[in-house]
Amino acid sequence: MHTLHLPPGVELQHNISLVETANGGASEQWVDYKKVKFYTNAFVIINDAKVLLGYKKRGFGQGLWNGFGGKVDPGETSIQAAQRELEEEAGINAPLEHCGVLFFVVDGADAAFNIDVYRANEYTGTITETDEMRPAWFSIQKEMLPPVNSHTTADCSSTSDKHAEGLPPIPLGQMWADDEFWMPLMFSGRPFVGRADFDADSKMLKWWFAATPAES
Ligand SMILES: CNc1ncnc2c1ncn2[C@@H]1O[C@H](COP(=O)(O)OP(=O)(O)OP(=O)(O)O)[C@@H](O)[C@H]1O
Repeated sequence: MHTLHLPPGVELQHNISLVETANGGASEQWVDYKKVKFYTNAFVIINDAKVLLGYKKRGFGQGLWNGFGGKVDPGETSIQAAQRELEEEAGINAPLEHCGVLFFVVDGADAAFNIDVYRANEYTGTITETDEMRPAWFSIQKEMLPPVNSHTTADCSSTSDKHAEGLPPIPLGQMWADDEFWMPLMFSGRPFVGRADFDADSKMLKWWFAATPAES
């Protein structure tokens, strides 16, 4: 198997096999960065039918829907930070499992973002709005659950799942532009990595994503 060329900043913790799932953008070169800061982003996904997102009311990413997360504090592990942020921003606890790593460079930000992405299939506690985030459930539309491979058809049954009845679809138009590339990988349970570079107006300049091969 040929070796994938990983963008700068994307590092693999384990020697896993990966296939490229998307790449594009008008830029030839990845943007340089000087520092890296570590973040988390956590999603609760019920019955592969609905996902909990939060509307960011202030700070970085204001006005966008996203998972719950933030900076890993000194002395904390990534999973500890993910659990703390989920509790602080949504009021809940969940058995989070690591599912991917994203690397973002935003022109003008003082450091690149290295984001550990986590998911859980259940939670405890009461979902609570905070000063920072307004949580809400969204149904996972069938476009976000891609066919396993190009010659098979997606099973669309989950969109009619009772858990998702009456919920709006995931609001991709009010989310970071990278999300459409890796969220389907998260929903289908394929560990993923990727990088995306943005200009100061949050326009995506260049991107690359990869995941473990889909099971056929
Ligand atoms: C550029 N493309 C992107 N696409 C999707 N998600 C992105 C993202 N870039 C950042 N994120 C997430 O945005 C949150 C920021 O966290 P943020 O609120 O700034 O952190 P934290 O709460 O520690 O900050 P303060 O304590 O308020 O400074 C955090 O979940 C991080 O994973």
